[in-house]
Amino acid sequence: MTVLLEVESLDKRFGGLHVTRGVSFSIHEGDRLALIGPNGAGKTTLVNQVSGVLAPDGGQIRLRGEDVTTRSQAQRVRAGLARTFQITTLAPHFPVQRQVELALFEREGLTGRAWRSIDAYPALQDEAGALLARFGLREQAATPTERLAYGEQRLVEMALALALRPRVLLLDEPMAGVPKGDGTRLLAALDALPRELGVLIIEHDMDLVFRFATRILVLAEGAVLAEGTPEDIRRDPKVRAAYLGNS
Ligand SMILES: Nc1ncnc2c1ncn2[C@@H]1O[C@H](COP(=O)(O)OP(=O)(O)OP(=O)(O)O)[C@@H](O)[C@H]1O
Repeated sequence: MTVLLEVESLDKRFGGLHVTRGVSFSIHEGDRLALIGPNGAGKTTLVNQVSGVLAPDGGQIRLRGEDVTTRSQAQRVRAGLARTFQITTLAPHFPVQRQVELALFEREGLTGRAWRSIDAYPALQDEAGALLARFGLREQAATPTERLAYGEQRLVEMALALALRPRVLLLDEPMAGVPKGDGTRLLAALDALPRELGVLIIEHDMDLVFRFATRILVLAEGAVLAEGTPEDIRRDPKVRAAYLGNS
C-alpha cells in the first residue's frame, strides 16, 4: 500500500508545556486512523501541526514523500491534504450546492472570476451535484447551509473537503454536537468515503472509533501511548488504565 502521510518524531512546546513528544505515525492508502486520548492529550495540537496551522519545534511531516513541514496550509492542500472546514466561517447563507461549487472553483483556481460565470462550467456543476448525492444532500441543494440540521452541516463540511480531491482527509470530531438520531447518517457517509483515501480522525465517540477505524493511535500527555488495531487497543492494559476504563 502506498504511504501517503508520514509524521516523524514531531515535537511541540507551548512555553514550558511539552504538548507533542516525539510523535511518529504514518497513513497509507485506505487507512482509517483514529487519534484518541484523554482531554488535553494533545490531539488537536498534533493535527494542527499536520495541517499546517501550527509549526512544530522538531520532527518532520511528509506527504507522498515530499517534506511539507514548513509548507503553508494552502500548499499542503495542493499536495493532497484536506481537513474539514467549519462551514459557519464560510458563507452560511449560500445554498449548499453553491458552497460546494465555490470549493470546486477554488480547487480549479477560478476564484476571483465573476461568480455568475459558474453557469459556464457545467462539469463543475455536475461534480457538485455528484458530491451532494454522495452525502445524501441532493434535496437540500437549494437550502442555505445555515438552515440545515447540525448533522447535515457536518456532511456539507465533508463534501467541501472532498471537493479538493484530497489523498488524506483530516476529520476533527465529526460527531461532536450531532444528535444521536443523525449519527447513523454521518456514519454511513464516513463508510462511503472513497476507499483509497487515507483518513485521520479525532473523535471522542468510542462507538464510532471502534466501528470506523482500521487502526488507532492513543495519545497521552503528548506522547504515543499505544498504536494498533481496534482489537489490540481494546485489550491493551495501558490504554484501559489511562483512557478506556475497564467497562
Ligand atoms: N495555543 C496554546 N497555548 C498554550 N497551551 C496550549 C495551546 N493549545 C493547547 N494548549 C495546551 O496543550 C495541551 C494539549 O491541548 P490539545 O487541545 O491539543 O488537547 P486535545 O487532546 O485536543 O484535547 P481535547 O480532547 O480536550 O480537545 C493542553 O494542556 C492545552 O491546554
